[in-house]
Amino acid sequence: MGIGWAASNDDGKLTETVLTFDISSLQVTITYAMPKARARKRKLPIISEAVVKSNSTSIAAQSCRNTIRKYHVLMKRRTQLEQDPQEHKRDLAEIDRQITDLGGLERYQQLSSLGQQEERGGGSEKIFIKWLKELNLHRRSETSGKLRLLEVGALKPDNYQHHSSWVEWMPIDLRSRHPSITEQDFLLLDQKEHQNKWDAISLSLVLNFVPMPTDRGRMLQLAYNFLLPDGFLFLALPLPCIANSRYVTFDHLKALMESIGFIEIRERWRKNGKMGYWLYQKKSPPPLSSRTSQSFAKKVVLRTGNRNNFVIILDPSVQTTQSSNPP
Ligand SMILES: C[S@@+](CC[C@H](N)C(=O)[O-])C[C@H]1O[C@@H](n2cnc3c(N)ncnc32)[C@H](O)[C@@H]1O
Repeated sequence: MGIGWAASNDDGKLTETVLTFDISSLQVTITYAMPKARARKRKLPIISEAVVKSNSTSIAAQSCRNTIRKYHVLMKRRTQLEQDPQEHKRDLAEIDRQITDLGGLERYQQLSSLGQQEERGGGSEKIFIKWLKELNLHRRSETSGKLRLLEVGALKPDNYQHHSSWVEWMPIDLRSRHPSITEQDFLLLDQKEHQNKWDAISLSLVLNFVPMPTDRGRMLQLAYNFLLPDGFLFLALPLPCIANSRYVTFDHLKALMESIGFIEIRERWRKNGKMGYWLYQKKSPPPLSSRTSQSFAKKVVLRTGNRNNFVIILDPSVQTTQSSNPP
């Protein structure tokens, strides 16, 4: 499975596609027929069964990526049209029809869960857990209790089951695939109830799913408010979102997160890789004056050329705070 990710312009038209896939997982075997000593026939490759199998795997993987990509584009367009639903009634109905034809969120989740298994040798929670262990969080004192983790965008209910002796997690998703997964939009969580509640929050392949750049920013700002002081935010994104965006670079992401109050403590990606992973810790937000001077509330072109349009825009109306009183 690969990661399909699409960028579109402000009208929702597809401008470019980032498709990363792992051909190393396809075992391509080409068997040549050994020519008989006397026969002077041309050597013709005999395509083995493995090749046929790998070709069909590759076609299936390509189709998965295309569906995920189309879904992202349609969702972005839908969110734009929803700004004025009366005006765009017919377009919205058409977009909804196309989303249904694709199989809706259910199909998207099925394809994503295949990705979780195959793409990364398991879910990204392995990396998150490894980092938490490096920070000795599995050896918390008895008085601190288990680490309280909010898993956003959970395709499976049991991602943290192996670590249940020290992790107590709540999986949520826009669409629940299991009774133990709470069907809940993270952006609509009760702010008072969740203020300073969680030791850790996971946003693995969720931020890139969110169609509107300001909602992506709000997601990070709310995650900050929902964490306890010194709490941890795990972020996983398709690498091109950061490595090849017109509006985001690695330094920009770091500075944007710092402007919220997050300090980057771990980072993992490799050149030409598919995924990027980051671990942040909640610290005091910088003074308001420095936050406004370094504005992340608008789109700024940072690189030109053949890039994608992934962008995160902070919402100035969301106040980030470390205190237990809601802003
Ligand atoms: C690509 S899947 C990622 C699943 C998994 N976390 C992983 O790393 O493979 C994205 C999931 O995030 C969910 N999601 C997106 N926005 C969300 C939101 N605002 N609140 C809760 N779940 C959300 C989607 O419904 C989808 O199931």
